[in-house]
Amino acid sequence: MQKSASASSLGPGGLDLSNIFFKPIQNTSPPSPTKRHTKISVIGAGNVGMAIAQTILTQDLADEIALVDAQPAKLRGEMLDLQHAAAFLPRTKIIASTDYSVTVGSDLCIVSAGARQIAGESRLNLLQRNVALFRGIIPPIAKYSPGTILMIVSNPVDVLTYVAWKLSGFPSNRVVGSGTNLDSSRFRFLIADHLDVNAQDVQASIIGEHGDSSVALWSSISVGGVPVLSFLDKQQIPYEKETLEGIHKAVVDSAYEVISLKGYTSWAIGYSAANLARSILRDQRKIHPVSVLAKGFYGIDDGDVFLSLPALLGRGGVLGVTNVNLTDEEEQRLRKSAQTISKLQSQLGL
Ligand SMILES: NC(=O)C1=CN([C@@H]2O[C@H](COP(=O)(O)OP(=O)(O)OC[C@H]3O[C@@H](n4cnc5c(N)ncnc54)[C@H](O)[C@@H]3O)[C@@H](O)[C@H]2O)C=CC1
Ligand SMILES: CC(=O)C(=O)O
Repeated sequence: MQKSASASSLGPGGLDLSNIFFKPIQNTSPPSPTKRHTKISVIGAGNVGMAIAQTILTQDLADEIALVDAQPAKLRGEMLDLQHAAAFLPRTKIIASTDYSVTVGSDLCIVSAGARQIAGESRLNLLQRNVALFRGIIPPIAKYSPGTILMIVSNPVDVLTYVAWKLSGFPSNRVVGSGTNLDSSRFRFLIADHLDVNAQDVQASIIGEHGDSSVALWSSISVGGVPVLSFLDKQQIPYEKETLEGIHKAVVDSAYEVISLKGYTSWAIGYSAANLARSILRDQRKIHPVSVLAKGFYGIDDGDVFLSLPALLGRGGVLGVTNVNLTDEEEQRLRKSAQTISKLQSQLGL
């Protein structure tokens, strides 16, 4: 199924046309060693994996995209469908196989394979099924791309990021979960909608579990650089804590609502994962709420728990965790979220 480089230059009937259409220039120097070839692999060509792949393609983030899935026919169909958009996209080699050798030499491997929730089901309910799949997914990725950065998207994303870290043997800076980067976008959208401003001007984060115990950082929200809660206090504008709780609840309920309406979520996570891929591969050193090894930060001491904290991302993966001022209540909620995840992790025996 993999489209090899030579096959791509063969015309109809297997005729090699490359030297007929183009007379090669003699004595060319080899490409500059500073120009890197960027390869991203996406494991799981379902709703989420394909939304991620297509966003990466349209944003010109990779020279090569490798897709892996357990269903060969669906996988080939998805590969061909994307390849057929070549005339409208930046030039990117798209290959696909059920065999992990197709991922060899990846800079970034994004894992979105596995079971997804049905309406009303929690993310944590997927754990046993997806841990079993990860045992067959993570070791071959690590074998073929020992220097890659692993980005986990499959749910429950925090615990599966821990599982991927354990199964890969990679240092923790090279294993990251998409975490609450998506929840934070939903949060920013709802606040922006409330204030009728652009969501990109709303600085707001959700941290902790990507799921029901997530923590909204109200104390550090700003809009266009103006800290919102202290602005309201200074102006003596009253606000109800319930209103704030209501917005956070709407974020938590977002995925359940979309799943009950269309069966799955895909577009927002596609953009979220591509946004993280850009920060990592282009060494943007941007801060994202993503799932990282949280031990030692914000008083979290629940073993090797992974959950979302504001992390600095660059070409080396997770470069650091930002020290945001949390209120006592926010810190308490974060620790509770850590305990929820830690309890699940400890049952895995990894
Ligand atoms: N972290 C986040 O923010 C989000 C996570 N998700 C999660 O992403 C995952 C995928 O969701 P969808 O794409 O909607 O599901 P889907 O059912 O459309 O796709 C899953 C794909 O995984 C493939 N697969 C299953 N086992 C495999 C294996 N061993 N090796 C390779 N491929 C395998 C299936 O063939 C299928 O194509 C779910 O766990 C879902 O909960 C979904 C949305 C957001
Ligand atoms: C499904 C999921 O995790 C989400 O859309 O947030």
